[in-house]
Amino acid sequence: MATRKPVGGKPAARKAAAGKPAARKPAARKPAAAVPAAPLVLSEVRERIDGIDRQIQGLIAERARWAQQVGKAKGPLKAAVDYYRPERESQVLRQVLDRNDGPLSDEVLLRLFREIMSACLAQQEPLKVGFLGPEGTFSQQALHKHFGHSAKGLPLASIEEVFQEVEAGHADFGVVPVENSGQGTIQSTLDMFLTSPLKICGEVELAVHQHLLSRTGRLEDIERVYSHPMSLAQCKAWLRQHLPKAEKIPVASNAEAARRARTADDAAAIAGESAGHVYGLKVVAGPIEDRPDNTTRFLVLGRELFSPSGHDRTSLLVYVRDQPGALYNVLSPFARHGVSMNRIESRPSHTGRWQYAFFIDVSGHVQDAPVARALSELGDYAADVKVLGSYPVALL
Ligand SMILES: O=C(O)C(=O)C[C@]1(C(=O)O)C=C[C@@H](O)C=C1
Repeated sequence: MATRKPVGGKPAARKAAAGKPAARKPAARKPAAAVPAAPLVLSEVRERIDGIDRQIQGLIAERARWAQQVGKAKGPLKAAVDYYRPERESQVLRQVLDRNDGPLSDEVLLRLFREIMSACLAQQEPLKVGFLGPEGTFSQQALHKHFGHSAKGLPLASIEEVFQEVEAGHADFGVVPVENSGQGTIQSTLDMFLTSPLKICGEVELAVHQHLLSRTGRLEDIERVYSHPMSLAQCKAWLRQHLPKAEKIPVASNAEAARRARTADDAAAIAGESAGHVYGLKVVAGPIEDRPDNTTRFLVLGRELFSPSGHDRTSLLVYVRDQPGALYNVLSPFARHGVSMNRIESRPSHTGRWQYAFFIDVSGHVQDAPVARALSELGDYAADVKVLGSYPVALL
């Protein structure tokens, strides 16, 4: 059983939540005045662009030097991971979005500033981030969305291995899928938290667009379709309509599917377009997911809790006592302290037969007073409470 309520995802809601008007700022505030109304000759326009590029480059270099100063101000730290501050990154990016008056979209600006911060941080040493490999998976796309391309991605064979490598300190962080908007929770990911000491220190939401990829690029050649079971399920209606007779073969990841599709003309993979580039496959059709708003949520795993960003979510693992009203007692402290619950999911707790643990997501950080008060009351009712993490709510 799982229910989920998104918080602060939409730009309008985000701005309203930050106490700012949801509407865009008036046109008079736009830097449009700098662009002349009458068309200029091409060479003049390019001259302007060259001048702006010089300024941008100078400012990026200056920012990088200040980021080095921030690094020094943090004192002599051992590794790149010690310089990383997800809460600060989230604040920087929220300011970028709040300032955006166009013409570039929020997504584009977010990507550009994410890359600038990623490069600034990598001046110390690039972060090492484990992900469900091989190259070309949606997990790798989520990694790039969250950490930028200056982080060093470590492709790993399974979700378990991502946990292991972060626990062992071979990776600074890990990125694992946890739920899909249409297919629900990836229970094997949640179950890892029953025994893992790792903390959740971020979340990423990724729009997932599936493509049918093959060596020849021709639909009529295809007799077998490889993909991760989740991706096969996301494209069920499309496959029923276009490839009703083809064999559907579940494999460990979409990129693994692409790797197999490379070996025969009658095989195809369902995967992201980037997997097609990595494995040299042609796009037969796409996007082919049944729901156009298909989105996967990923968790960022680390070894420590970070400070509040001001727009956070807390994930808890709560073991209830086997007694009447137990779940009611566990949930009521959140209601009493005005903490909204975004998600609740029960899983066998592995502590005894018919014993359940509840994965609960609430708005706010454990250091925020209402969450801290609710947690201290919760301790009186629950058999055990584990804080899995308090982390910035995903941006876009
Ligand atoms: O503000 C900091 O703490 C920095 O280290 C600077 C900076 C940035 O480039 O803005 C870089 C890396 C951190 O993860 C957060 C922010």
